[in-house]
Amino acid sequence: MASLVKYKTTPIKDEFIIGTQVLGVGINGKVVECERKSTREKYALKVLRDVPKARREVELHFEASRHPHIVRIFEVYENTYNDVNCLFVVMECMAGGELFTRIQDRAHGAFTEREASNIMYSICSAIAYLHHMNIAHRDIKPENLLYTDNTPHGVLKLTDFGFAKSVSESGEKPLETPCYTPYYVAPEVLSSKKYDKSCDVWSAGIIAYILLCGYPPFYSHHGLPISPGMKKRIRAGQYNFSGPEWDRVSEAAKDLIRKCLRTDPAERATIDDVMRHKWITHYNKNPETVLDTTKILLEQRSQWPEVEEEMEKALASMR
Ligand SMILES: c1cc2nc(N[C@H]3CCCNC3)c3c(n2n1)NCC3
Repeated sequence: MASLVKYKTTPIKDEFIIGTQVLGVGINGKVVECERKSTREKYALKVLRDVPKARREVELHFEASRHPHIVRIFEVYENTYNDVNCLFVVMECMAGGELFTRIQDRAHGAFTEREASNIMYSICSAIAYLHHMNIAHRDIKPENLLYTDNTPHGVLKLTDFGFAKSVSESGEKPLETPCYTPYYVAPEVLSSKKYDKSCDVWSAGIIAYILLCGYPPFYSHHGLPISPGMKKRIRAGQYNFSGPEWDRVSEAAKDLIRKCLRTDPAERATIDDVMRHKWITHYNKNPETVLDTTKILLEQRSQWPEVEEEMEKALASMR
């Protein structure tokens, strides 16, 4: 497919001052701060080795970056750096930090169910936009959900397309494009419909669960890395809504989470089902019940690296 990206081959240093402070490290490269010389404006710069996987990340992210809840890509430079061909991706600088850091840092801690559904509406709108473009993100997790700035007007956006995939590339069920008589086709080809998109809906379910209670639906009891029991629990979909923090949460919220976390991808909600769900469509009518999320996020702050690691492993097992 022809590339929509216009790769600049002039030296990026002609137009930008590249900062030394590393803002974050992604799967395909690191993110540093940079400043446009002509305007003094700050941007985030992702440096990638110029390999096919990096090109795919940039092309899919660039195609998607018009959406209001997906991080904007402004320019991409193709420069040689220390004799290595690199891509320099200039993005809007998400200075507001990660989703759950912002929630746990709330001063008075009054985070409500309605705010949680508002956040989910933004995330699910971005996923719907991607899925309608036949792009599966496949790495939707807390550290890839960032705010533009620290003000109340900060906008939440999805970033990091390092695992994104064009679904048509993964071979959706071939019969949708009948080019041969079906009775010759082998049964496993019929059921070869890939479920790349469905792992994005699973991620949305996990994010919603954590927003409503402050901890993930799966966790290893002794704070050890992903235990075999935990792996079994994820596969068996063994989570629950027990505990006093869930008593105040609406049935609609729990219903949506159940539909997103179905273990069998064939039974899991599609993003269109999610966008039609009343907890999402009527996000501004959901109860303004104050949740325990802020308090529990703070209490469990030390276990957060394990949560991220467990989510990463669960996603890796679905890709
Ligand atoms: C745009 C993209 C981006 N990525 C960032 N960090 C990445 C690092 C890898 C995991 N996902 C987030 C950061 C940013 N930005 N801004 N600003 C502060 C940290």
